[in-house]
Amino acid sequence: MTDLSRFDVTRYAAAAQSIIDAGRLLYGQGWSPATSSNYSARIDAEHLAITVSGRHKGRLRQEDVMVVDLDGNPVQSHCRSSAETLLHTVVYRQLPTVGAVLHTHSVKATVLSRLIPAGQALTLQGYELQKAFPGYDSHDCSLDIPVFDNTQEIPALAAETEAWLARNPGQPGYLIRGHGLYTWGDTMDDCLRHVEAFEFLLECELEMMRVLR
Ligand SMILES: CSC[C@@H](O)[C@@H](O)C(=O)COP(=O)(O)O
Ligand SMILES: [Zn+2]
Repeated sequence: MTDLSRFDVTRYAAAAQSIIDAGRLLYGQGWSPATSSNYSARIDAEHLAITVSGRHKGRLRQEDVMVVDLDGNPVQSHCRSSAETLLHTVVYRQLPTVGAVLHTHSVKATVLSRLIPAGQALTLQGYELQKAFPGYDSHDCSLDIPVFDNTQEIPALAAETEAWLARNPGQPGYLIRGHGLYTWGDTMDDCLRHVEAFEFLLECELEMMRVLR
């Protein structure tokens, strides 16, 4: 357990509250069922608040949100942070303006990610709502959302996503096959908007597949 660094307790409390509120909203939408999903919010340049592993995301309390450093080491906590902590820390390390990362397990993200052939991305194009993502200012923009194969080897997946992010720093998120969505934003509100936009766009894609089948 790292206890070398100090963080501002007031900033931790604000970050934890934003995570608690996000969990209530995302669970309420059915996008974080059972104990799935994990959420984080930046405290400062070296620390983030992140959900403790295995907690119910619709009923989070402050003790369900702990602090880790940007290598994923716990800071002043004996709890185990999310099993997927490294998938969060790579985003904060690669993108210094990011203030929040959300991982959800919706039915649409789970099903659609299984329908995309291996090695292919989900290409979003022609949707007005793509403009919910920063840098995408027209429905004509093409947004390639990668689908990484699911694995229980999180360090390997973290390395894969880190390499992809280094090549694609403007991308708003990615899917993990049969698993769910990761997305991020400069603030928790931005990040929640991205989850909502993804859910809408994934539903459109599934509907298009149904109609065109
Ligand atoms: C309840 S199964 C889902 C987990 O395996 C995992 O994918 C997940 O999203 C939550 O893991 P957690 O360790 O609670 O952050
Ligand atoms: Zn998960």
